[in-house]
Amino acid sequence: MVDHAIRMPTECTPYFNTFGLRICETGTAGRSVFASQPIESNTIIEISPVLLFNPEEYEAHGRHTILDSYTFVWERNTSGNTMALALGLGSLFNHHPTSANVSYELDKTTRSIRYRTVRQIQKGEELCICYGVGRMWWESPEEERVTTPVSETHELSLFGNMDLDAETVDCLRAPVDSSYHAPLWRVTAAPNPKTMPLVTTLAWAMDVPARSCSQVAQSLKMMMKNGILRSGDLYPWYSIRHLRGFRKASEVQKIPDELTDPTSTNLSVLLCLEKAHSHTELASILSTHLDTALTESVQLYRVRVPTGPAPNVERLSEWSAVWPSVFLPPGAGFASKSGLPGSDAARSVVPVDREADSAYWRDSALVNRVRHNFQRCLHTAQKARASGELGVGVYVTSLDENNQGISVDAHDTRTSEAHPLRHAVVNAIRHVADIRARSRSEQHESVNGQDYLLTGLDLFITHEPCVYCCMALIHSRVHAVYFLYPSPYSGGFCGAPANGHAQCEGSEDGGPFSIHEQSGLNHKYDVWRWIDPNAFDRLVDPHIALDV
Ligand SMILES: C[S@@+](CC[C@H](N)C(=O)[O-])C[C@H]1O[C@@H](n2cnc3c(N)ncnc32)[C@H](O)[C@@H]1O
Repeated sequence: MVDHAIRMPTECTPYFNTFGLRICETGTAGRSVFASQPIESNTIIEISPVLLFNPEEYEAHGRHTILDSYTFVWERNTSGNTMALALGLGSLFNHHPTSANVSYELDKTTRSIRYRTVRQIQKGEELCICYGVGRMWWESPEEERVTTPVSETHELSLFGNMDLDAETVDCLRAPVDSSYHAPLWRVTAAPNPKTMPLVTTLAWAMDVPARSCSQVAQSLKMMMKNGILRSGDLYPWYSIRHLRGFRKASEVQKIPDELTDPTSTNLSVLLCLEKAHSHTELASILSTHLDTALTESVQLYRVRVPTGPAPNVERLSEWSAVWPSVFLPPGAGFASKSGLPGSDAARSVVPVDREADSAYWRDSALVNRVRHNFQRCLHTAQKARASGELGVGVYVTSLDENNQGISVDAHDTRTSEAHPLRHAVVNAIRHVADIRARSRSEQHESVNGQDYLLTGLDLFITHEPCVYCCMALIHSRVHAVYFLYPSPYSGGFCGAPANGHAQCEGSEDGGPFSIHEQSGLNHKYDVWRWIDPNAFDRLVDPHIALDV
């Protein structure tokens, strides 16, 4: 996998391009395109003319050559597909499955393909497009992601390798609606149902005659209920509740030889995940607790199954191709009974809906209010910096019309107060608390939890807050947080480096902390990042270490 390397490699092929794009060796993924200077978001950086191959010509020749790694479907026809090869830089963009920073549009009238940045690009960054979802042809099958449109089409030898057809490719995380780019991006670790990779694991199964399947199901259910068979409710570790119990044995591929027995009339019954019991353990459990008269023989084998539920109904068939699955909306029967937090794939968070988010930010009045509030934070930060403080500014209000009389500016005062905890966010919370405490004592109101510090209020800040401040915001019950600059090594939303990279760079999703949406804490809030901070005057240093 290619990460967005920020340092441009030294071994580069000369290439002349208005935006200073370079073709350089990556070391692991062949050559790729790199930016030798910063590039604005939404910039067309390359228009590549394409060379077209008719279906017969491609079938007979092209697909048997190296071209097959460079061509993509240009037009689908019932008789076969017209394939295209991008000239110019087009064929040198590498693939990034989750956070491509370049999108593309096919222009059939001019027989060309346009490449456009989907976010601000830094000097030295690798520019990647997304070839499609799922395992790519150069990735080994051992990698856990399995059969998806791209690998399927490749394996079935129907199309060439890169399937850039706009209808099938949808794995860019940034908004790709070419007519509208929402300026705000929800920072979340919630899976994107459209692009979430299908992850699989191994499970134990055995064949039973179709006539005894209901009795076998009853017996297995009892074993699970009595804790003899580790399965069912132990979510997410051993749960197979998102999977159907039976499949026609003739459709089952037994691991490791992946053989099927197309003549079998039996059913294959799913027993438990492979990690739940060893072969010996499971064989002993079944021979003790299962009426062996129900089965011809207890012969266990492994099958591949999806590790978690399908993210939406549309993708259920993809999941069911691996093992018949059910679709359960988040929270429907998937909560952990033990109360222990689930793994990422298993978290019962509502999957992010990027289209709905984008539609929300089409309201220009709302965007202008956000812009105005950021401007205010920047001026506060600038003033703070001029007086010798850290240049971090905060503004607390409410984005909807009712700001409850709260309009509070605050900045960092760690320097002047010689106090390590006087962060801008904490100072803002203190100011709001003072105002609310005063108004309560004037009105003799009681506090019942409905009016708790920042309840119903939004906090705007120049820099992504640190972990300490993100926690303070949970405690204060803030409604939403908006920030301009990510804090790659100290932020509490997405700034903690994962695999050596700050997750928030380039408006990617929440990183390992994602403090605002941790299950188990008593409050969650929305976090929005303004995608292109260059839309504002740079009044402060965007790179400040904010941690304590
Ligand atoms: C369209 S070409 C891209 C340019 C290519 N890297 C080169 O040096 O000519 C597609 C090929 O690049 C490689 N490639 C692209 N993205 C990759 C990735 N994320 N990881 C590894 N290899 C990748 C694969 O070998 C693939 O067949």
